[in-house]
Amino acid sequence: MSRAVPEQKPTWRTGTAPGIFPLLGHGIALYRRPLAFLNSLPAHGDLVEIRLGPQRAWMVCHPELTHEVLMDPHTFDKGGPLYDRLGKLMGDGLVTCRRPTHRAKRRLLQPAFRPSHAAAYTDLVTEEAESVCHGWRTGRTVPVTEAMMTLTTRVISRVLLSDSLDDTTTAEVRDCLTDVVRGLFVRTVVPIDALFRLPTPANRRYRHALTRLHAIIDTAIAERRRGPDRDDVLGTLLAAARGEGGAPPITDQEVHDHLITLLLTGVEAPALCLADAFSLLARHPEAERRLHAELDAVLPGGRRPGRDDLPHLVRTRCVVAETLRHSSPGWLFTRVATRETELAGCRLPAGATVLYSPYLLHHDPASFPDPERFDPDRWLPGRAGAAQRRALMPFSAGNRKCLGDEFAMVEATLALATIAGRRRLRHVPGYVEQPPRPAITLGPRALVMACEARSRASDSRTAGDHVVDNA
Ligand code: HEM
Repeated sequence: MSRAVPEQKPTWRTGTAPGIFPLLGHGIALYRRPLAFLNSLPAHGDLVEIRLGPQRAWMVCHPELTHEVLMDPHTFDKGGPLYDRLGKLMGDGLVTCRRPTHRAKRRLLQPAFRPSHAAAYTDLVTEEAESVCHGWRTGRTVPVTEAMMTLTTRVISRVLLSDSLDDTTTAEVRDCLTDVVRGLFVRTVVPIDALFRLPTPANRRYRHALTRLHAIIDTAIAERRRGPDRDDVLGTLLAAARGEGGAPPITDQEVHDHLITLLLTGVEAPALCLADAFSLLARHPEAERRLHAELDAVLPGGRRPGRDDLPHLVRTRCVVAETLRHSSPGWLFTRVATRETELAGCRLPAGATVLYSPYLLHHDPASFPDPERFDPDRWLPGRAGAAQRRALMPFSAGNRKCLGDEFAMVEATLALATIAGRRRLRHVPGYVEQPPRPAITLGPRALVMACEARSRASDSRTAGDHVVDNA
């Protein structure tokens, strides 16, 4: 039986996760087998106490309770040592800022990523998607994750900075982002600064990558100030720095922090989502065949998708939605109680860490029957119930919901349609799915696949494969 939206306040179950190690708490389980650990928690309650090192923390394991936390930013804000550390690396941008300054920052950036605006990026995304798969040859292997990182880096840098970065600098940004995102996770979960001052190759790589990213952004800002205005996110930020638009001017540091935050958030998650989609499709031939049938019907002859095609790429969007459910790149997030409060009947002290995990919510059989099964049809129009739609939270919810949610959906749908319309990717012989290595995001970090010619689905199409309904 799947879960329904409760009509009245439910009686919450609370508990404590077993297996607390002295000093390390559940840190080892979370690091060594993060997904199995998360999947084990709902059995212990809707709100489950865990230990992060010696500290108590509470994991919300029910979608409605998660909404309760996310819809109350006065009580559950970003904050605590984790965000203090992230703030040192990313500045005071949209991800790390606290509630009092959040609204103004969000209002400034929102227009560029508004759902009605997302389709305006169609040509940009399809051009870049075509360009990354252009050189793929049948029978050769393709570094899929790297190619998707190239694609999403080029897309976000054009959205933020138009054509300010040349190809070499864009590739450098991609490589720096990979090193920084990898290093960010350990720096936020292991609070021992001395470790990261050691001259190890990993520390040197991280420091170099962060320094280069900051320098590339500073150069782009300085060059724009010397040249003409452009209608992009940097243009919006510089207008805000000049005090245009009525709000108090933002500082140069804020311009910089916004750009680095958007680069750090806008590249890896959509790239991992796309890499995961190709990996999952290769393991689920029926889902792949139906996707191809839609692409051949909507985009005959491998035509490049345009803005008007988006409403007809129903199954393609379902593949993206199901990939985000099955293999959500954003897997674990925290909030801090700003005051003593009650959650699920438990008293939480001021400063308490509350965690939520899209991965956990998406793999709870109470919300999604047979959760390990990759089944894009779950998201066909009219199929999913209200409770399932509420439990699907790859982009979070509430005022800190992903700024780029619709942009990322459009980007991934168009990129998938463009690439899968031209090429078919298969796992190489001997491929074994690797257990995920925890980082800020989860996903296949070094996926390599084999490229095959794409047979037209019209050869084997069965009635009903192409969904006309675009509700
Ligand atoms: C598949 C792709 C993506 C996924 C799964 C994803 C997921 C998320 C999640 C779960 C959050 C909330 C984090 C929290 O609760 O602490 C978030 C926030 C955010 N995301 Fe994304 N994201 C994606 C793509 C993007 C893109 C393309 C951008 C670039 C515009 C972006 C920019 C942001 C920003 C700026 C925030 C902070 C929003 C705020 O606090 O107001 N994301 N994202």
